[in-house]
Amino acid sequence: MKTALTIAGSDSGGGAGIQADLKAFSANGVYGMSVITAVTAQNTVEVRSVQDIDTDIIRDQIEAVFDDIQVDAVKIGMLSKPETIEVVIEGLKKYKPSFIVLDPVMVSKGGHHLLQPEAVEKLKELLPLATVITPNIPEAEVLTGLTITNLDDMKKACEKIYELGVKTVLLKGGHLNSEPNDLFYDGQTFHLIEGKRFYTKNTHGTGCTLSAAIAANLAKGMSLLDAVQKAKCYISVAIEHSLDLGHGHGPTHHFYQLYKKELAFNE
Ligand SMILES: Nc1ncnc2c1ncn2[C@@H]1O[C@H](COP(=O)(O)OP(=O)(O)OP(=O)(O)O)[C@@H](O)[C@H]1O
Ligand SMILES: Cc1ncc(CO)c(N)n1
Repeated sequence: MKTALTIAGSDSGGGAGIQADLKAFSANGVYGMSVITAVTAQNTVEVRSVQDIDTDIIRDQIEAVFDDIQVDAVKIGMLSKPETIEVVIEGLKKYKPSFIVLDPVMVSKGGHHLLQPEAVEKLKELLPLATVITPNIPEAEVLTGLTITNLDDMKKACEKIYELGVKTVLLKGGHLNSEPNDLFYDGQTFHLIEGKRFYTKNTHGTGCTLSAAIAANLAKGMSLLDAVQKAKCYISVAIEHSLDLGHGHGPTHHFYQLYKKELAFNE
């Protein structure tokens, strides 16, 4: 069986972070493993508190996994602070996994900083190691200093992020008022990854789910563009059937059967 590893934060509410990633890995048919960088006390409404995990045990988790088990793809989510980013960079340089999907998680839907603002410069050092980076609009604005309000702006931001040394960029358009179309850029060609908006408040963990599904697809041997397109299909179904749990933004629904039907319909 193919495998994927998530290096990310834990969400006690189960909708984002490590929990979303492991659910998405399972639903997409790969064996999931985890390196926990931070524990958040979180639900569908808010992040109440965060405890960063000591860098020694982050390093130990990375080494315990890679020393023993084949890792076919890595997904990176919440990294919290510069020291955490540094230890993750060291681990990736040591074990050189074939595929790295970097979700540059910065702020939760409720406005809680999941990455210290002063860690953004350190995060940029991780970019050259990534196969693909998957920023949302606000994250791309932080990385580029640009204001992004339409497709033209998205193109400029992709080019600017590409110049930071990353191999490919998937800029998610979910935060714009238009259809949730994402833009994929490999340094030469733009591909519009089209979506249809579902009018639901239950969008907790959508970014985590998308990036984990991309990692799972890469682990299974898909080409990058195919992995992105199929993951977009997965997240669309997961949002369409998202769950009305809790009092805030409910989670996406990781239900393989629903996704399978949609994929078969599209092919
Ligand atoms: N209401 C929606 N209907 C359909 N697709 C959506 C909707 N909102 C977002 N998407 C899509 O979901 C994916 C995740 O994008 P989004 O911009 O929400 O990520 P994010 O902000 O990083 O999420 P989070 O921080 O909650 O994990 C993208 O492909 C985006 O286009
Ligand atoms: C742990 C964690 N990672 C990522 C996100 C972004 O959705 C979140 N809310 N919580």
